[in-house]
Amino acid sequence: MDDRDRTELVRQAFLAQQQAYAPYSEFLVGAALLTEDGKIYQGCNIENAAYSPGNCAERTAFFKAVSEGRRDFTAIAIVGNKRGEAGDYCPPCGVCRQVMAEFCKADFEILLAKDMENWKSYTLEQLLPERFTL
Ligand SMILES: O=c1ccn([C@H]2C[C@H](O)[C@@H](CO)O2)c(=O)[nH]1
Ligand SMILES: [Zn+2]
Repeated sequence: MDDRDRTELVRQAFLAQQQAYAPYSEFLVGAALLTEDGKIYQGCNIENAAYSPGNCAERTAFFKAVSEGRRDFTAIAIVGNKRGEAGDYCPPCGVCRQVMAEFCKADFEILLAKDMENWKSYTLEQLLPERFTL
């Protein structure tokens, strides 16, 4: 993946963030998940008055894609910030890392962006070494 692809994936994550439903935490997250053939699945966090039914942006994107038959993922871009505040890097939570481990190889790319110009890139191996699998 080149930097033009990364720019587009980050842009899609910011678009996804606009749909975030987070009235309780006010923390707005967007994700954009890329498949091998270039299709992008967006996801946002979706909270709930009962709290525990809430879902992260990353898993929203994964579950949308998997439920439509996709399992061939190459990269995900993630953005997040408190409503009204500047963005900072938003690393995926442990549960989302485990979901990535279910469907992705060690070199799956995880892009964390705080704005359109500043991002950091990790592999799944870096963010979840010694992964549990069956
Ligand atoms: O990587 C993360 C971390 C948190 N959240 C969501 C869950 C909750 O709605 C809010 C605050 O934790 O942010 C995500 O979507 N992804
Ligand atoms: Zn998560």
